[in-house]
Amino acid sequence: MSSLPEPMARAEVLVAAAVIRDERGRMLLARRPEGKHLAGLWEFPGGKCEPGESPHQALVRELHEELGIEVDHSEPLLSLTHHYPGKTVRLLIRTVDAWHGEAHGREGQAVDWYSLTDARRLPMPAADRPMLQVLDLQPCFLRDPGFDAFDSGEAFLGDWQARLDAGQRFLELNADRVDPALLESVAGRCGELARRAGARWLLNGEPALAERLGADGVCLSSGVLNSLEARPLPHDRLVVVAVRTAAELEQAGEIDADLICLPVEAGWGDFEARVAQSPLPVLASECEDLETARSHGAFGVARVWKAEP
Ligand SMILES: Nc1nc2c([nH]c(=O)n2[C@@H]2O[C@H](COP(=O)(O)OP(=O)(O)OP(=O)(O)O)[C@@H](O)[C@H]2O)c(=O)[nH]1
Ligand SMILES: [Mg+2]
Repeated sequence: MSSLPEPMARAEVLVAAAVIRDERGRMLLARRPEGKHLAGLWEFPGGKCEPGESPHQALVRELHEELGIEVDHSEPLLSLTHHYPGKTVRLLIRTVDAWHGEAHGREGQAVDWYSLTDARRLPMPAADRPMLQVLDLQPCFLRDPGFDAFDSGEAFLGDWQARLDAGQRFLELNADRVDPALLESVAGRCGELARRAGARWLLNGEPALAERLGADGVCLSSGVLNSLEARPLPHDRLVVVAVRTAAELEQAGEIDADLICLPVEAGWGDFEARVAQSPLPVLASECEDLETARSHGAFGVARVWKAEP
């Protein structure tokens, strides 16, 4: 059952913005003109949805007005809600994967193409930072059912490799109920296999242990989350938090986490309303349907993998 309150009655600006990539994977960013909110910062092009406009329609209009390009197709990528002093912005980020025309700053603003690495060094609106953390992640996070689902460490490693062979690039290793010595040896080899495949793996456990085992980040339960006052790992690692309540969503934002796992407990309508309160991109837990999850505001999906017999 949902323990989230109704969305806050505060005025919220609905903004559609675009991730547009060139053939090298660089993203088109624009510098906000003088005199506007957050002037001088680099942003994803877009703007406010007008009454009655869908996010796609708003993007078509905004990118024509701001960049002189015609959008032929866009689809949802992620959404998040950021509270600026005196202003709440709900960002609906869409991937624009078909467009024509020559992009240029029609309002006199600078526009340029940036790799994700370079974009992370640019001054950008605070709302955009969590987004930059996740844009290079595979949007399907595979969570570990726990060692007790496997006969041995070797059986677990065999399954881990099979997932990598199948193209999985974002995985979790669960430290729960695992003998520390076994965990140490298995985690070392999991990390090695993941590195070779170019995959990222997180430890579900204590942040300090994740760091010591060389994980690419940590996945926190709400119990660990509640004991934290600040982000437990530097920004070159990932901090994913599994939450259920509105208070936990807020706490995840306060410790400056990167990504939320949120269950689809009471249908997609309820899920979407919860995502609308999230300051961070969200993964729909226990879900395999990426397209549906994205159409309800999620960035991706997370599910527990089933041990091969
Ligand atoms: N387009 C865009 N807006 C963003 C981003 N991040 C972010 O916080 N915002 C905020 O979302 C709001 C978007 O409004 P906007 O100024 O682009 O709206 P607009 O194009 O319709 O301009 P206008 O109101 O002058 O007509 C601003 O408050 C802006 O600061 C982003 O990456 N792209
Ligand atoms: Mg704009």
